[in-house]
Amino acid sequence: MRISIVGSGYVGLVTGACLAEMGNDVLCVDTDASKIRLLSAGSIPIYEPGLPELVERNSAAGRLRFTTDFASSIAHGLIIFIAVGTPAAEDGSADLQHVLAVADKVGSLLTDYRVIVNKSTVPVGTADRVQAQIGMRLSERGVQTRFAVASNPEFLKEGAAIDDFMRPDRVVIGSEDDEAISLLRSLYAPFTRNHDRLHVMDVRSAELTKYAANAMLATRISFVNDLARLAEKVGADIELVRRGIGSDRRIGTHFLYAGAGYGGSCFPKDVRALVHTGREYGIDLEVLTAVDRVNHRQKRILADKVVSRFGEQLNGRTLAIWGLAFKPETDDMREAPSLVVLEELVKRGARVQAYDPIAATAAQRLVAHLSGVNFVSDRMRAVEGADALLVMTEWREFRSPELTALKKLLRSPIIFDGRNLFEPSTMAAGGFEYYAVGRGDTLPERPSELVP
Ligand SMILES: NC(=O)C1=CN([C@@H]2O[C@H](COP(=O)(O)OP(=O)(O)OC[C@H]3O[C@@H](n4cnc5c(N)ncnc54)[C@H](O)[C@@H]3O)[C@@H](O)[C@H]2O)C=CC1
Ligand SMILES: O=C(O)[C@H]1O[C@H](OP(=O)(O)OP(=O)(O)OC[C@H]2O[C@@H](n3ccc(=O)[nH]c3=O)[C@H](O)[C@@H]2O)[C@H](O)[C@@H](O)[C@@H]1O
Repeated sequence: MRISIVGSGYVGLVTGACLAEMGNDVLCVDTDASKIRLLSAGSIPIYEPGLPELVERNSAAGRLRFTTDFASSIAHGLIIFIAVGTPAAEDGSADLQHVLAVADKVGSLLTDYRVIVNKSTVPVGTADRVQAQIGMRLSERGVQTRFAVASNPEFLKEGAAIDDFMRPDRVVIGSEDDEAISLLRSLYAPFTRNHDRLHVMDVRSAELTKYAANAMLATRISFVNDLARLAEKVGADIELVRRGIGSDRRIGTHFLYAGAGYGGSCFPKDVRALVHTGREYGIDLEVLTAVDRVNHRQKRILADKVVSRFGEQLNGRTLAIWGLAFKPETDDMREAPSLVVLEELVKRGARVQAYDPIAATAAQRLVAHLSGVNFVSDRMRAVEGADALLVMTEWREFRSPELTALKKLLRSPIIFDGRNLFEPSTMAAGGFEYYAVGRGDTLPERPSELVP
């Protein structure tokens, strides 16, 4: 099938590459000319495991092409996906300017039947607005053609995006147009051979399903982070509690990891956008308001622990940070908890030695205004002469540290772990002071190793 994808970011590019892999003829369009130049030259502007191979293979086969020419992309695809950004506006609502700009262009160029499918995360009612915008432009031009607007929210996770797209838990299609539903069913058939995985519903339910999924996942994280605070106070271990409740099949083990708060381009903005939609309709979404508030506080947790250990003033202290990306296997720094911690440490006078295997360049741009942050290219160089190590992202290479080498390089053997990667008893035996999330403080087995 001929497919056009508008927006070649994380979602558009993965969607385009995966659809091309299944034999479709895909044309991706983006307003960012430098991005399109890179992609056309075979480079991938983002870090996403498996994506370069997929793009290379399908580009070589001629099934995946890139352009800045909007008119040719409208002419090309029988199905036109919208996958542009919907960032948070000042008031927390989703900023729909890019989505509506695409609708406007589609309406200015459409000549015959097309299915316009919105994949961006958008508030309930957006498909109606897209439909109206296209209709208005068509009537201004005096063009009479049928078209359908459908919703097909995306549920992929960064870092596992190809697998999520290729083997989705479900595909949601929101449409009341039989032809559009039938086209989308056949497009997704290779991905959902078990058709129970394809949920066809009305457009508004599909739009809300996307927010509901992200809100539910974010709720689990804030719930466990809130309990982690209590666990510390009452002398319980949140890791044991997590396993204890996760083994109940009604609860499950996924997305219950306590940590330094959730970041990324979606949970924070989507929770706030849903709360905003609630307000527009006079509904106070109290649980989600609290989810956002808890996460806000949680992002500071490691900085707070550093302050209670070393005091308010961190002048003369050097702190090492392992991991800057909002999660492993991505270069995405959007709303990363590490940004909050960096800001707080530098404000208090600390020097920081930061390491991330992939996201350092993106991070460097975002903290260029902070003085005293030194990015290093090796995790062991980051800890050299540092007063403590802070773990912000659970990259695999951090999981089995050489404790003896670490202890030698650190000025004092102190670890603040924002992802609960290590066993407190191992840390104590290794002579470390170890501060995790929701696990109580762990002191070295030999008291003489306590650092003033
Ligand atoms: N990043 C993720 O993991 C997921 C994101 N989403 C949603 O998908 C949407 C896109 O997100 P990302 O791919 O992360 O965004 P992104 O920011 O990585 O990419 C968006 C792309 O759209 C392009 N663009 C903007 N206006 C355009 C226009 N008028 N015409 C053509 N191209 C235009 C931008 O230049 C950019 O390349 C958002 O609504 C997001 O909430 C949904 C699921 C997962
Ligand atoms: O709409 C979106 O953009 C996407 O948002 C999330 O995907 P993503 O943001 O890529 O990453 P996640 O793996 O969900 O992690 C989000 C944040 O939650 C944190 N997290 C996750 C799980 C957990 O148990 N604890 C926890 O703190 C992670 O560290 C990370 O900061 C959802 O998982 C996807 O289904 C959705 O499509």
